[in-house]
Amino acid sequence: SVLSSLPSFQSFQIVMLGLDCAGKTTVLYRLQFNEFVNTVPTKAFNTEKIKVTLGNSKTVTFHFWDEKFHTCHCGSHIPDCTDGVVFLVVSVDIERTEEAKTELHKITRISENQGVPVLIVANKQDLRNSLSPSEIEKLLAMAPWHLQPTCAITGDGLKEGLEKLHDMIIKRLNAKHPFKNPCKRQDGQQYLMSKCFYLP
Ligand SMILES: Nc1nc2c(ncn2[C@@H]2O[C@H](COP(=O)(O)OP(=O)(O)OP(=O)(O)O)[C@@H](O)[C@H]2O)c(=O)[nH]1
Ligand SMILES: [Mg+2]
Repeated sequence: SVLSSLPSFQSFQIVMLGLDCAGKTTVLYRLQFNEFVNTVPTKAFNTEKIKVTLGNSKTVTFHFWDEKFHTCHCGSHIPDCTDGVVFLVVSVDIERTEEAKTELHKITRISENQGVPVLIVANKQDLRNSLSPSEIEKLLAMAPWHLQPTCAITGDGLKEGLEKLHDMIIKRLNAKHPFKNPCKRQDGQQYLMSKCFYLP
């Protein structure tokens, strides 16, 4: 159909956050190259536009921003044109879970204010002593948000997580009138056009 030829218009700005060593850059390059890429700690940020085919064979472009984690960043603000946030935690890092929880709660408070959906990713599920998703959910006390278990090395769980985030983004955009809330992003024209065609 005409509509099914349009998904290439759909592009979403995704900010990836999480403590250092959570696996943000590994996720980014796993998605981009469909293979494991060995990373070094990020100095400033990485950004990539990546086409992802979701479960219903719809191809969606995610423009990821993988930023060096700054505590101050989380206390302030998520860029206005952010469509979704991916927050990574390490599934084994009990000592750092408290720190991750504090940052995650700051982020979700801000994102709730801005109405931006958050996907929580429990990464490194391949490690022998990793906690189960429900144990991590309990530790993080993040009831309303979806928690996705993943392994960025193999890519397990990443597509499922993005599918869930995509659903949340579409729900939010469809709740808004596209022309009442124009977005001031650089590709604003395309964004407004794409908003007319968001499918449930
Ligand atoms: N076992 C295992 N290791 C992982 C996984 N994901 C990432 N790693 C490893 O964790 C280390 C840190 O990964 P990065 O992707 O660089 O982490 P980051 O969140 O980008 O870290 P910063 O750039 O410092 O903020 C690397 O050695 C990765 O290979 C995973 O799912 N399982
Ligand atoms: Mg990194």
